[in-house]
Amino acid sequence: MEFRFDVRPIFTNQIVRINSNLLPSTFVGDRRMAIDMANKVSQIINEMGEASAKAQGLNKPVTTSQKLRLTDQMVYLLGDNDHGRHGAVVGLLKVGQKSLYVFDENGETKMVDAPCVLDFYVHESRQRSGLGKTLFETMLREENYKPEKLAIDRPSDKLIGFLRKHYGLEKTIPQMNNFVVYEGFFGNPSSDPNSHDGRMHMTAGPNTALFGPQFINDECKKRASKSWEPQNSPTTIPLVQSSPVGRYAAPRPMCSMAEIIHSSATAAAGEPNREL
Ligand SMILES: CC(=O)SCCNC(=O)CCNC(=O)[C@H](O)C(C)(C)COP(=O)(O)OP(=O)(O)OC[C@H]1O[C@@H](n2cnc3c(N)ncnc32)[C@H](O)[C@@H]1OP(=O)(O)O
Repeated sequence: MEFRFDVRPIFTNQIVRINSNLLPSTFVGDRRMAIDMANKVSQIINEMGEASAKAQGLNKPVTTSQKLRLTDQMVYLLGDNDHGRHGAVVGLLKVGQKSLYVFDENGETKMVDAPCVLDFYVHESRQRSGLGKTLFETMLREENYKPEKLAIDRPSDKLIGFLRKHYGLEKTIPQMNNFVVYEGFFGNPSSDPNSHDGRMHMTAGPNTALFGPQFINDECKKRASKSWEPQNSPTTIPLVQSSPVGRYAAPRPMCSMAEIIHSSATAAAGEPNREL
């Protein structure tokens, strides 16, 4: 894509990384130069964002300079300084961290802070010539991301093919949202005993509605701290059980009316131990 102005000063490297200040991370210059450069980068991002949306059949762009200003996301731009008199911009890739609720391989809900691929576009005249791979590889290196750890926001068929071809990503873990995650997304759980691993106890019951989901590890820790309680005691019923049929099979909280009607001793047999 060509612009009225010369894009070559922006592309001191073939690929430049832009953050919310709309300046390439390699930028050196005074205030006036910074304002001029940010204006040009802003136009590039807006036009490339428009082109990307059009290529994906979206009503409005996912990437605009205005949105980038308000986030800590990163845009990678790929330039071609040998094109014409002013050079050209041929690719855009936007990534960033997002907090997502995702299902793991067992259908358990997890809250994760995941690196996400949010927008990706190579100009039509340059697709399928390896430029997308060059752009993606640079992003992985700069951000220190692993392909299988990325969540992909509504990938197009072309991007699905791209990820399969270059990174062998094929098997997805079904999700309820627009994000696609691949096998390998959930690596080894954290070895830090104080950190929760993101697994949530979510049910349709009132406890979740009132207090929100709870981290499973937090419950496990609470139980572990009751050292006087034998771990294999028949009355020790785990608050959270991993169930073969997923989160809907999680134990429901005891109804207080049921507690009044029935003695608490008998109720405990089939319900979670809420004393914990
Ligand atoms: C989260 C999101 O951003 S989803 C939206 C992704 N973006 C789009 O769909 C916009 C239109 N597509 C594009 O801009 C580009 O095709 C990209 C960014 C997906 C890939 O960039 P490219 O420069 O074409 O990638 P690169 O040349 O490195 O790799 C080519 C591979 O990508 C896939 N691919 C690229 N173009 C196509 C296409 N037209 N049809 C099918 N697969 C394609 C194929 O796997 C291809 O390998 P192949 O040619 O051996 O079949």
